[in-house]
Amino acid sequence: MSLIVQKFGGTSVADPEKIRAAARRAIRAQKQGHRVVMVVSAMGKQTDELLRLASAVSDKPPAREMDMLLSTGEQTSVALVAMAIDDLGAKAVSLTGGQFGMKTDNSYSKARIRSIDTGRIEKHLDEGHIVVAAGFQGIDDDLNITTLGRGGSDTTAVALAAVLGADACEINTDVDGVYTTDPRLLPEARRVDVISYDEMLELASLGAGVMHSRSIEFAKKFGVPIHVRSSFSDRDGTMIVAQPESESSPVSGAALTKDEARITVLGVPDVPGISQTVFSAIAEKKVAVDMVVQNIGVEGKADVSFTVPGDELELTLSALDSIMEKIGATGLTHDADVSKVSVVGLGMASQKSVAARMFRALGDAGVNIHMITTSEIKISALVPRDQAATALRAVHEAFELHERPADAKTWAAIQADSSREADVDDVVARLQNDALEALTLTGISIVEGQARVTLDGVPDQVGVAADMFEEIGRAGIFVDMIIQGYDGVDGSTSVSFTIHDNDLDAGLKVAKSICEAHSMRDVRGAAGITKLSVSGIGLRSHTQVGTVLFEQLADAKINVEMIATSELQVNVVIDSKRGDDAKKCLQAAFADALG
Ligand SMILES: Nc1ncnc2c1ncn2[C@@H]1O[C@H](COP(=O)(O)OP(=O)(O)O)[C@@H](O)[C@H]1O
Ligand SMILES: N[C@@H](CC(=O)OP(=O)(O)O)C(=O)O
Repeated sequence: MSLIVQKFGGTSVADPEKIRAAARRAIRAQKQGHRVVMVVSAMGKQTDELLRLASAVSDKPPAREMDMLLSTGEQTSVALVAMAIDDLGAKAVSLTGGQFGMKTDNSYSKARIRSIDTGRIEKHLDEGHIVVAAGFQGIDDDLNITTLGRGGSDTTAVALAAVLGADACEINTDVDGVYTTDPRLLPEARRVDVISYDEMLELASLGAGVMHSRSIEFAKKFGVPIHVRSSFSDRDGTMIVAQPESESSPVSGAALTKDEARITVLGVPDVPGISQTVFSAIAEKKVAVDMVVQNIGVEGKADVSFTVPGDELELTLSALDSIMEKIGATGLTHDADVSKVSVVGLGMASQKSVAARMFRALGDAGVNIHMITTSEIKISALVPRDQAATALRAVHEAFELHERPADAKTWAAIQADSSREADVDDVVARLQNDALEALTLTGISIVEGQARVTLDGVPDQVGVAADMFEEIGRAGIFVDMIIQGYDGVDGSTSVSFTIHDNDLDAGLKVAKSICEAHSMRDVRGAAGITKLSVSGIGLRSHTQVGTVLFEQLADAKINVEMIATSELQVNVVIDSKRGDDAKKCLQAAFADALG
């Protein structure tokens, strides 16, 4: 008999009528012959309400008590859903995380799942019950209640689907699928039939609130297909699976993180380990750093720019205050009115000039780009916050995201094409692991034969990035990593990009002509650099990957020239002479996670 996990988010159980509708949907699935496990979130905005209550009582609520409090939201909703099912004439049992065997570590408010004991759920299913499981919560070894972090019910649902070997994991929500961008922000967004795990993982971590990024890490690791659909209609929604919808589209989605803040630490001594001190100080405050750009040093000094969530700017500045003198930095600037617009697509890894197309769209819309970071399947640009909506619309239009790609496939077509021979033994082995959410690395690799070109004194003006990368594209040069950050002189920026070693002369020639045309300060190039990549699943949420990587390289006195991070890879550019040393020391440091 098939088993289905149905998750209902807060918006889908916001009032008694919606609770009864969710109950009816589960009963219908049971009547169709499925064993049904529901995963339910707190009603409506209940979690926010509980957070407000806590802050009204205490300025610094203890983390343990906070989780005790927040978990009550889900305890209320599972009981109400089970009552509604009972009232509609079917059998149901509600279970808290602790009751259904959700074991986590003890990091309150962001606990990671260790194991799930399925015995009790299976017993209730065997008795003909619909099991109504509380999302977002678990217990640690000492039976303390923990929560998984905001939006964590998606992770509960996908984890349960994995350990129960469910045939389907439905995410029932207030939108009828995954769109090319948040349809609340852009009505012309298109609902996609299929999206790949990797694309959804990036989009979720870049602001697409429809799914919690950790749930996608889980789905990818255990091969759980997810069906995102509307709680209020029977129409099929979007399948999140291994394959993308289209093989040819460079970009499949766009996302906006509205409230970002940019910080630049100026005049940092360009020696191994200094950025590490900066980021450790911030990590101690539990602030997640994004869009890290370290300019290529001039006269032994570099500028380090990065973004943090807007509401964590003050905390970050206070963390930096304490280390400025120690690291010998000369100053600090920040901008609290910026937003990050990003495009994501598996196809961009193999196509030329995708970045130039994005920059041109922003330039034509009159949007100035302050910072740029790229990785294999995403490009992010930091823009003024008052232009965020214009920026999102411009990139959405430039990549024709409102139109279905000609080669777009439905889930049925993808299934028919692939043999779907899942490696069952492999999945079972991974599920027996006692740390379901543990870090999973898939490899550490180096790409040699790379070169870097850096332009200094790039004016912080509309259209400059587009002009630059279009010209480089016209010269037939394939650009891999691109970073742009502040260079500390007159508010101008510095842009670095990596290309193939063979293209260095041509790249420098184009860069010089761009430099002259735009009155930039300088062009520099370096041959003999290596890209070192650590690949895995969910590397941004496992923040220790970045920390360990930088610590190891600093200890080995290897200087990091460029950094690019994504959910799938942490990439650094280093001197080729140290490539093998770097690979070896990281292989040793990550031996456990590499399995
Ligand atoms: N790319 C996207 N596709 C669909 N919805 C998105 C996307 N990005 C953001 N969203 C937003 O996510 C919302 C659903 O998430 P959420 O409100 O957390 O639902 P739930 O309460 O069911 O967990 C949608 O209403 C939509 O505005
Ligand atoms: N109630 C929790 C967990 C959750 O996942 O909620 P939702 O499914 O409504 O996003 C929260 O608000 O964070």
